[in-house]
Amino acid sequence: MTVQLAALPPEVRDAVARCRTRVAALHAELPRYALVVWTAGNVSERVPGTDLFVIKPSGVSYDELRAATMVVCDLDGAKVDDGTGRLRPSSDTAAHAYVYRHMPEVGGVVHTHSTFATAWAARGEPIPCVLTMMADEFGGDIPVGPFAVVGDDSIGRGIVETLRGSRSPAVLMRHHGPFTIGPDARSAVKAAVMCEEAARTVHAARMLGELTRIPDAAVDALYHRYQRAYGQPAMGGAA
Ligand SMILES: O=C(CO)[C@@H](O)[C@H](O)COP(=O)(O)O
Repeated sequence: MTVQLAALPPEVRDAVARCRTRVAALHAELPRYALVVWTAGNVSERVPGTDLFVIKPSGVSYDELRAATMVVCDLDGAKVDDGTGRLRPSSDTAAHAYVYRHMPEVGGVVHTHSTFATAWAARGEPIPCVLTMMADEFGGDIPVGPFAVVGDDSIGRGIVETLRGSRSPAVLMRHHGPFTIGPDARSAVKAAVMCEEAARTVHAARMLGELTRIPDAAVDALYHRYQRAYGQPAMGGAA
């Protein structure tokens, strides 16, 4: 039976509303950072404390996205009765749902076809960790996942099988493009931005000549520093 959003407890409805607002706003970052053309990208976020997530409606232009049009799905990827009428969720809903079911630590998923990361995906080649910003954000190379056709669990399975053993929050799905994950949607969007920047810069470097990876020990040191000390302490955290 289809879940009725209006029948859920008020605290759940409030959590869904806040998530819808965040996800709608984050979609503006995709064209802002030139990660998409037309509508070729999507963002989702798990609704904390529930078995629901919020995702972009398929094919809707980014400047038309509103919190009220964000589609609410269960963890099987089925749309709930969420008040969006006939709006269908993203083409990649099954992939996002699979990640949420199999990686409980993941709170946000993003998919784009950003040019340079997608070019590396077309070649099926991992982006080598030759930059300190890659060590910071990805903890090593950006891996390649298997070729899989949209529409069932195969893309999601490829994302999980590739990222489960990796520190990277980004995977280049072969012949398709990047998918990124994070503890929330904003972190996954950041990973998508940084993935495209790494893809572009490493491509330019490789045109200039041979590349050498940063030694593993230095990658570990850079990664742990960045993940623990970059930016400002969390609210209420130690200064
Ligand atoms: O890559 C694909 C389809 O293969 C999708 O990512 C679309 O490019 C965006 O689809 P919607 O999220 O608008 O359904």
